[in-house]
Amino acid sequence: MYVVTAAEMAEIDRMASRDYFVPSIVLMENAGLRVTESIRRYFGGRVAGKRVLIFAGKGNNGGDGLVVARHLHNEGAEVKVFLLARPEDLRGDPRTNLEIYQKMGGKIFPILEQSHLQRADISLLYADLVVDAIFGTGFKGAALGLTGEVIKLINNAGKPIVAVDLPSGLDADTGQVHGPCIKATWTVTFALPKRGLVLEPGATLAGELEVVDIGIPRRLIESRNLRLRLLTPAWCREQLKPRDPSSHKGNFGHVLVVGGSQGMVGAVALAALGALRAGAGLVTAAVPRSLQDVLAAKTTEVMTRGLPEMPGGVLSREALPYILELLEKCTVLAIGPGLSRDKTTVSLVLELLPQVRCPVVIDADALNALAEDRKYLREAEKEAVLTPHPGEMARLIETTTAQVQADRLGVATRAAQDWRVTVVLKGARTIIASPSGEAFINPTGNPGMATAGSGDVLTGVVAGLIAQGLPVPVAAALGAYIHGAAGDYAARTQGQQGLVAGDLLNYLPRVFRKLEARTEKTCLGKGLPL
Ligand SMILES: NC(=O)C1=CN([C@@H]2O[C@H](COP(=O)(O)OP(=O)(O)OC[C@H]3O[C@@H](n4cnc5c(N)ncnc54)[C@H](O)[C@@H]3O)[C@@H](O)[C@H]2O)[C@@H](O)CC1
Ligand SMILES: Nc1ncnc2c1ncn2[C@@H]1O[C@H](COP(=O)(O)OP(=O)(O)O)[C@@H](O)[C@H]1O
Ligand SMILES: [K+]
Repeated sequence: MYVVTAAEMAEIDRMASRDYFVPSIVLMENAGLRVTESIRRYFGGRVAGKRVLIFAGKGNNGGDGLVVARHLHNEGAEVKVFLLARPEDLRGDPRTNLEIYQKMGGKIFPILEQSHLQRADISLLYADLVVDAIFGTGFKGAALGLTGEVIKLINNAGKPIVAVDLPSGLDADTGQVHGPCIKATWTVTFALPKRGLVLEPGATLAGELEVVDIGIPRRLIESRNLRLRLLTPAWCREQLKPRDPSSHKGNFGHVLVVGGSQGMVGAVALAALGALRAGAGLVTAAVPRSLQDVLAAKTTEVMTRGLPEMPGGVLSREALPYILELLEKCTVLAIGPGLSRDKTTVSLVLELLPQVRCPVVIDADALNALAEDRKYLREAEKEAVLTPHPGEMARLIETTTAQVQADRLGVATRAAQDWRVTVVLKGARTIIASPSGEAFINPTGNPGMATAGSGDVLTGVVAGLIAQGLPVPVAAALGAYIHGAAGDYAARTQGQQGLVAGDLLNYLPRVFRKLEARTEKTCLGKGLPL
């Protein structure tokens, strides 16, 4: 499902009218009808007698709200429209809908000064539902003054809120807020999700996200060459091919995991088992020799190799020829989990990577090694996936974690194109950016996954999917979705607090089964319908 900026959406709206002759008031009517349908479902099919407050701004978002007011009023709901503008300030489609609504006897209450807030506050006490139609994609900056007061009043009323297109006060392009913002119970957004609805904190402020069709021609949307998509179960299902009955494990690839150091064996075990749980045919884990037995004891199905090490149990430069020899039999390399940032290991990584001929997943301390010398990133021809969390990303591009988090999409897409790699920028709403300029936003996952080792599992899952022949960017996106969905499944079953990385391994098979079950249900923002 494509995700758009406010400008892209406005251009699509404009072209719908200009090039496809769809009158804008028809789009507005469809938008208002879809919101009305959603509200009717919310009330179990009947709106008669329900007390609904509609807060309308002066633009087209407010226009949508007036369409909703008209239909609810017509169906016997008790509707009050609080208009944050003077009627004479409304123009065009919103003005038309205001006049129709008033002609039908609909009630309008202006909110133009502080004293008007009183009536709104009292009405909120008795309301069954609030409709937020103050701002949509035309919003800029921060809601100050009276508007900000109204948004806070609505949020503090403790009533269910449905946001029209976007929660008012949200930046449609970044998902950031710079002032008061509606915290919606659910959001009905038109045609395509806006970026701000699928990036935090916007994704949380939007509540449950419903994307509705308002009659924008599909051919118009497809002609726009949009580059950003929200991962959905439907897309994931398309990437997973059923297994040929005559398959053998060689068909599903061989992953080599290189990592580990004294005290950090578990990371390698999690990555190796993650690759197996993702369906790889064979997995070999290569660790400093003194750790090999421990690892073998922890991972029955994983083949293990001991490598030359330094005192203290970190890989030495002598490990290089052994790794290159192992790679001759492998489909994909995953390097980094538990490696340590020892300078010997750093130089091993920097010497090894340019010689790797197969796809490679670079995580954790291997990323930290690249932060010491970006030559490989800048120059080497490679098929690589980098899986940094925001801190590792900040080190790689020599900035701060806060700056990475302020523009996750921009940071990931620029890095992917500069380095010609796939970048998986982890965190809430992981971004997957490919060298081609395409990018995905992953809606699955939860804070329960902010626990040691969950990134190691992701490394393994991505490598396991590459081993089975998926294109590198597809394996990275699919892996992120499935990994997060396993986390969601685990959190639903046993809560977030007690979730540990090993739990993800147990839930991965159930996520694959759900996807294979082909139950056609697209669930936005909350991952798989588990
Ligand atoms: N054909 C179309 O263009 C359609 C547009 N639709 C609706 O139209 C919305 C976009 O409408 P508009 O572009 O008119 O703008 P909005 O209705 O989102 O915003 C209303 C007005 O608020 C003002 N404003 C912006 N930032 C402000 C701030 N910080 N403080 C105070 N005032 C501020 C602006 O002057 C803006 O015109 C969409 O979100 C959607 O709800 C839908 O009806 C679908 C059809
Ligand atoms: N708040 C969150 N919401 C969703 N996913 C999260 C959240 N916090 C962490 N995660 C996921 O958990 C994993 C954490 O990875 P990482 O930070 O590398 O952990 P580690 O390095 O301990 O393995 C990533 O896949 C990340 O997307
Ligand atoms: K709104």
